[in-house]
Amino acid sequence: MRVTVLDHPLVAHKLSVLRDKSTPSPVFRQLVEELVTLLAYEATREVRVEPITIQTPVAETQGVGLSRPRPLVVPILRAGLGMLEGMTRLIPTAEVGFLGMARDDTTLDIITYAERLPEDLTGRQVYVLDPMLATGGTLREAIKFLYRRGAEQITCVCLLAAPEGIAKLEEELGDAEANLVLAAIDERLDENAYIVPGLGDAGDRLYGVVD
Ligand SMILES: O=P(O)(O)OC[C@H]1O[C@H](OP(=O)(O)OP(=O)(O)O)[C@H](O)[C@@H]1O
Ligand SMILES: O=c1cc[nH]c(=O)[nH]1
Ligand SMILES: [Mg+2]
Repeated sequence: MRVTVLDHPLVAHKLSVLRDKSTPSPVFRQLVEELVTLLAYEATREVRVEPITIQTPVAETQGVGLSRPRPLVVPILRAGLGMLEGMTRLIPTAEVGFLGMARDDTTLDIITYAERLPEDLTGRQVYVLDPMLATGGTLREAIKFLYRRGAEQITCVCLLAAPEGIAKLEEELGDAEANLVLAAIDERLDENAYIVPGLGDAGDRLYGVVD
């Protein structure tokens, strides 16, 4: 797995405001979108393009267009949904599929409660959106699911990761090609498997607390 941490003062600044527990939901949502657009620029560095011929007002020239099949963006509900707008702002013609997954905060088991994706992902480049990579359980399940459907290259876009979660993904994914693009790698997980210092529960901060 190739891990890229975006080293940029604006990313660090926006992330600092996100971490602040006094930042209210509307500001939090706006900052997540802005951060994802910055991360998306790096995450799509290898998006497949093909040559096209275009006519400028002055002359004919060669350019590039996105190849088919188009890239597929997969936000992991709930919290990943807060990243969708920021990602599609950069690649508006991408297709979007959905995975609904929740971590049981006691057992840390992953429950997949919704799925709306093409049956066949053969040859597709897939961008998975989830702000938090904690134990890595959720992303591991999502990546395995997408590879089983035939995805060719998977890039995960996250805001924060714990070293424990990255290590788990690296160990369990073996040679499978996957990229991980992040705003920061934090210190560790706490006893409840929350990222430290982190930003709390991303889903709750975006959309409110659920029981
Ligand atoms: O790496 P892991 O240990 O699996 O934890 C990370 C997952 O936990 C959060 O989702 P959560 O289960 O809270 O669902 P939500 O987005 O609906 O709040 C987060 O958005 C990740 O999907
Ligand atoms: O710190 C964490 C860990 C899991 N899920 C979150 O939203 N935050
Ligand atoms: Mg949550």
